[in-house]
Amino acid sequence: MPAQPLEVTELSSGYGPTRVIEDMSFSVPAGSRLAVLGRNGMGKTSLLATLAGQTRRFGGAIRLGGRDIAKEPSAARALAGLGYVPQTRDVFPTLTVEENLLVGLKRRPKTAVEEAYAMFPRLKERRRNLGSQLSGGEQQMLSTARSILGQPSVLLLDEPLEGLAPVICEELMEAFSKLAQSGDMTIMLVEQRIQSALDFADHVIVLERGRIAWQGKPQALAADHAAVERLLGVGGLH
Ligand SMILES: Nc1ncnc2c1ncn2[C@@H]1O[C@H](COP(=O)(O)OP(=O)(O)OP(=O)(O)O)[C@@H](O)[C@H]1O
Repeated sequence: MPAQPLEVTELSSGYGPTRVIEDMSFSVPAGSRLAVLGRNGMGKTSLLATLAGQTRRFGGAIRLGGRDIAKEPSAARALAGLGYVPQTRDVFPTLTVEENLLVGLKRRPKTAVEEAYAMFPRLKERRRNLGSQLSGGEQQMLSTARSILGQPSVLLLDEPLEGLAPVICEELMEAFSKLAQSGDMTIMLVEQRIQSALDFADHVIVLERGRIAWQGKPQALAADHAAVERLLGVGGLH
């Protein structure tokens, strides 16, 4: 499936009676890279979870390739081309690396697993290890690779760099950049490592209490010291 655009219109969602995402509208053109930034608790994870169909939606549309999937359950959204790699790294601990990858293949032939190994050679070395035996970085690679094997047209990545050593972060960001450059995927990245996210993205939204407080090009955000300090709580970016 080629990359598809994602268009979000007046989206509101939350948990039980509580609204967490408020009236959000933005669009991500096919093949582009959107970074979602914001301080802790501002709604970044909830936004991705809402797109994936895992929160309570109060209103609004989510168009994937022009089709509104907002009322569809998670599984139908995945079939429509939405890939979601949650912050929790949903690796099956009692399955081997290879078995975890096979789960992601959907109806593709088993040989497609090699694509995951080409992207993350470390997974090939560990292919007979159990999910529970992997390091944090390897689990992140596995979780990401499994999603990618399903050939999503839009990929949602929630804090993939969390807790990882700088060298692994670089490896992962390089893999994401390659995916984005292939033109096969539209990517939405939630990340606390602001500089990595800005280096990767071609557009940025910054959330504040469930709303979009700033949006624009990464270079413009880096130059807007007041916004960076107010919305991200850091003194400055290089
Ligand atoms: N399952 C849940 N049930 C109820 N409230 C929740 C749930 N998950 C998150 N929230 C609330 O929603 C708000 C947004 O949280 P969310 O995790 O989306 O923020 P975030 O920007 O991803 O934060 P972080 O950077 O800390 O991961 C917070 O007030 C949080 O307490």
